[in-house]
Amino acid sequence: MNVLKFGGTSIENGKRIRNVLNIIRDAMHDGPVIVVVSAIRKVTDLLLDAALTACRGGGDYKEKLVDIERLHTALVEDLLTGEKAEDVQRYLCGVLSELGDVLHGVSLLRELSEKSSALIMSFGERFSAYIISSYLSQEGVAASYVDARGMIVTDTSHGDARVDMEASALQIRERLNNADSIPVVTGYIGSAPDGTVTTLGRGGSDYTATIIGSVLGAGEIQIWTDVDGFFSADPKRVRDAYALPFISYAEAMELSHAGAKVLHPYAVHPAMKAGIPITIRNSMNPGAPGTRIEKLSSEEAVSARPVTGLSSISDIVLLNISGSGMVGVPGIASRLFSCLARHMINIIFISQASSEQSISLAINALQASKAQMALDDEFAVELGSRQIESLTVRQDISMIAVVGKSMSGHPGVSAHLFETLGKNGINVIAVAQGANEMNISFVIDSHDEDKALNCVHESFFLSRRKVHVFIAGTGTISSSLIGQIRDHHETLSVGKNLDIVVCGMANTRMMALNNEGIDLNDWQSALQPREGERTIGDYLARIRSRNLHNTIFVDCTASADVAAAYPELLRSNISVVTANKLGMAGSWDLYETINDALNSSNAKFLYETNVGAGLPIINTLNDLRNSGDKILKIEGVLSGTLSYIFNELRKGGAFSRIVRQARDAGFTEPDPREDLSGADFARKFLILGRELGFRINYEDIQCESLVPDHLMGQMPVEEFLEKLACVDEEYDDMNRKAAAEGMTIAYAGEINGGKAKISVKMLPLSNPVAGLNGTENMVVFTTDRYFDTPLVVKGPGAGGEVTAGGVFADILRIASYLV
Ligand SMILES: NC(=O)C1=CN([C@@H]2O[C@H](COP(=O)(O)OP(=O)(O)OC[C@H]3O[C@@H](n4cnc5c(N)ncnc54)[C@H](O)[C@@H]3O)[C@@H](O)[C@H]2O)C=CC1
Ligand SMILES: N[C@@H](CC=O)C(=O)O
Repeated sequence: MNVLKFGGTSIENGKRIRNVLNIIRDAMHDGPVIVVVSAIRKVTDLLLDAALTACRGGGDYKEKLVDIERLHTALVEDLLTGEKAEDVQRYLCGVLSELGDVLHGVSLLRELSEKSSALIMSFGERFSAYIISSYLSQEGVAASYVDARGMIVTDTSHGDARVDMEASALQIRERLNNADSIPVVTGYIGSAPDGTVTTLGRGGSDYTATIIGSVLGAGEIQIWTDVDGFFSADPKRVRDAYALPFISYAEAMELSHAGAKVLHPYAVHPAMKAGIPITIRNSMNPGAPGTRIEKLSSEEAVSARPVTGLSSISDIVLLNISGSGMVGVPGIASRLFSCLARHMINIIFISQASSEQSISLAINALQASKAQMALDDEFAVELGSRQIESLTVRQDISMIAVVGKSMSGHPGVSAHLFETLGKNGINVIAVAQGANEMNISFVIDSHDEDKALNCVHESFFLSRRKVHVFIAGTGTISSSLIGQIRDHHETLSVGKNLDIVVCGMANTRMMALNNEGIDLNDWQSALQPREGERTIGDYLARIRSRNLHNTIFVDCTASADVAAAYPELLRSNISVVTANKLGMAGSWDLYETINDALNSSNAKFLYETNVGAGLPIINTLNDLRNSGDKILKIEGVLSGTLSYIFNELRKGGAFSRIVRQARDAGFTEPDPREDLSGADFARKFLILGRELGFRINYEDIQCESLVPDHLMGQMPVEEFLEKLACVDEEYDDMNRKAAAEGMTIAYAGEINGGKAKISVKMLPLSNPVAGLNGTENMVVFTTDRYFDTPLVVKGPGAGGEVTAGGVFADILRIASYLV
């Protein structure tokens, strides 16, 4: 014999009930069947709503009653015909009038006791079981309606009753043993010894099924629902969660107690005691194997991974009772727990530090004020004498449980868990782990619940890990970067199990956001005009509110406003990769604030492309310094644009035309005057100087400008480029003169002892700088170790592809830290 329980979604409408008939028919091939049903979806909520409305007085509850009637009548009309339909309509009519009377009483008294509430809630299962048993009979499957109030004997906690297993077993055997038709039993309800109606708590029909199954020694208890099984995490919160093929009773119990709604928390116990497997099946996908909950052999229990599943409870509060006077005083904990038990307050989580100075308890948020009042009262003397210093309630808390039988004796699970949370900036407020090592529960701010579930799930369950990227700027560098991420997505995914998901892009006018990833083959179409505020602040607020795990912000703008936001991003634990120099070469204040934010956060900040585009200059400098070398001097050419201009001038051509070519090729800054004035080069030297440990500012860099003063004023870039022709002759002359003397012109600089100077230089053709081509940069490090033969880094120092490659490499460096 098997017990089949159908939840509210499985019997939501006529189509689904027809589907249930097929499932029952199939199950009958394996032997006798007992069916347990929940109320039809939404009915329990409607009943509760009607009860609460009635309690406010007046007749408004009648509207809800009409809704309830309509919903059931529609089912009868859809499923039943002839005498069967008439019989069920008569039944509905009688029972609805009974319900109407009860609601009327509640509205007159304006009082809704737990007892009346349980009575009202019991109608849902009574309706559904009656309709389904009649439908089965009509379809030739002999079935009879069984009201569980005559079988499930409980105590008098009407809303969340405890079952008297012995008394219930007697009744169940009497009513169901040797039944000659399929019993269709009302789930969720029972009755107290005084005959009043009780309910087993929300989702209690699962419990009814396992009680019946265990008493009658069922072969299997099938819980038919609307998901494919017991998932590794709540699929509504964790998109990548998947149905587990099997789990142990103990794991199912831990997970359902900690919030997994697929199974009622008490339902496992009777089945476990009787050794009967429970299967969770999807009535909308009966072909799916579902999850089998059973006693696992020791080999099965040691599954491939230590963690079996995650679950969470939202809407809880953390009660914290603390005081140095609690240390070594016996009885405080006992009074605390007894007091809460007396007030029927269920404790979800307990944590106490070994110093005994504080005890933290998580309870349902709805019981917070009742608990606070009860405890204030209980500990009034100790609070008055300051033996207990504070009794606080922290709101907006969630608890997450990480469950797995194989966690026991498996070192590193908690280290891995807390490292993952830490890297994502999730603050753990309290932790609890039982000595059976099967469940690590921790309490965090509700705001971080989804993020925590996702990053922990990914780190324990998925071989492929996600990094969420948000880009600012959609110009030259970003476009190349997006192309590179798109083209290498597959390689990274297969080779490194890394999924780089670009979730956001914004420029000054447009924006695109998509947590699942923007289609990089058509990202331009995803960009939509920005509405309202178009500031970087607005974009950042949207990124922060998404609170995705493993988030990296990528700055490909030249905007000071964006750079000014780095500290805030880092403090929000969002890592930053930037090609924009205005952060590290910004004011000393900003530079320090960025570093302070970095030190106080677990986020990373990388900016290799700030100097020499894709060339490894900052990393080389830091490797030298970190390994104990002393850098004596840095010389070189660090402007790709100016390198290009002088290299092209040597071949002949007008200065202004070459500048325009450099801009069109994507070598220049958005405003080429930044390059020609030496400002961009100076910023790079400023960054290198600061990396060397010098407290220097932009003004400390001596730098010769190539832009005539009258062209430095406010004017559009196009106009500037037009007017720049006024210097063409001067540069032509300079170039000829240099060539005649066997020299070449270069724009180069030097940092020596904290002093930095950049200028136009005449250099002999034998100088290595004269050998540079295109946008090539060259940096020469003279150090203690590289003294006779300085260390040279040389290569293209500007351009979309090389710079984007450098940015991409920084993203991958952070990704490998994060995952
Ligand atoms: N072009 C190159 O070879 C190299 C450039 N860089 C740096 O990369 C950055 C980007 O350069 P390009 O792509 O060449 O410039 P670009 O002018 O092609 O693109 C800049 C983008 O930033 C956007 N933007 C500006 N202010 C913004 C704001 N407040 N919020 C959102 N978006 C904003 C613009 O709308 C544009 O889409 C600059 O900081 C540059 O110094 C660094 C190394 C090499
Ligand atoms: N405009 C810059 C690009 C790199 O930072 C340059 O020309 O070097």
